[in-house]
Amino acid sequence: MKNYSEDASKQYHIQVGEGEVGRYVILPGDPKRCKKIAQYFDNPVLVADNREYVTYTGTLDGVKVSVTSTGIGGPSASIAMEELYRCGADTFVRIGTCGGMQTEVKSGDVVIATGAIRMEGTSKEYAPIEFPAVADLTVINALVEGAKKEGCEFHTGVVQCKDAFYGQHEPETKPVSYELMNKWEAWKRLGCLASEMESAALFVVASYLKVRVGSCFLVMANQEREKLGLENPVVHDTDKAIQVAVQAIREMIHADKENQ
Ligand SMILES: O=P(O)(O)O[C@H]1O[C@H](CO)[C@@H](O)[C@H]1O
Ligand SMILES: O=c1cc[nH]c(=O)[nH]1
Repeated sequence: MKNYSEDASKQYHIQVGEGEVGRYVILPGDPKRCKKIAQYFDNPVLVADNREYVTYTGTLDGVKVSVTSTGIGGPSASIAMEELYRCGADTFVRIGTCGGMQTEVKSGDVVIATGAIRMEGTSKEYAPIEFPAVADLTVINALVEGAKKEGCEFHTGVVQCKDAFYGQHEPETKPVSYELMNKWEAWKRLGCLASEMESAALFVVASYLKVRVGSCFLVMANQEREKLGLENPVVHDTDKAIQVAVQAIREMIHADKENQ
């Protein structure tokens, strides 16, 4: 494929070259979360900082690992995954924020996605809509193990992905409110745990690339609890979810060594 990068040894958007990332990569949405995550690595080095893509590489238990931000939404997340794959990555853990949908999914809890509803555009350019967006079982299990070790309140299940943040939060103001509100009600009745924006695209792109991916999220708040007048503080501290993601990477490093 043609490389649009001025420096042909680097991927166009992430500005990372082959071998500059580990096979294990943590994927936050927010570029500012990268430094925080890199602090859990040994000897972290800033590899690149281009557009929404910030990359650090270091080691965990002696194995090369990286963190690259994806920015918001499926389009930029799919670019990050494709380009990181070309640099040598094959195992991805997204760590993000989400909004709870079931009343038991409370602010401060962690959600681990087993699958994602494809109410976004990017995944449709990779696979017909009948194809499910599912996380890799090894990554899911590592995240569950990580959440148990970190002692956090966590939930596993389906999350919903969309492209419009304000379509989730103010659906009644949108010209297509009839569709947004009716679908949201269906997702709720189907037990969907939370809403975020990148997992569906990442899960489908990972199926296409034949790489492993999973996601975990901090629940920032829950609009359904708000509607019912239940306690619903807004929390911003992503540390616990980051620790779950880092621990999951460690679990996979050890399991992969044993399985070699
Ligand atoms: O906190 P991050 O990882 O960005 O994830 C969530 O936050 C953003 C919306 O505020 C979207 O990217 C959504 O998926
Ligand atoms: O409610 C929320 C919180 C974070 N990210 C989302 O997409 N929705």
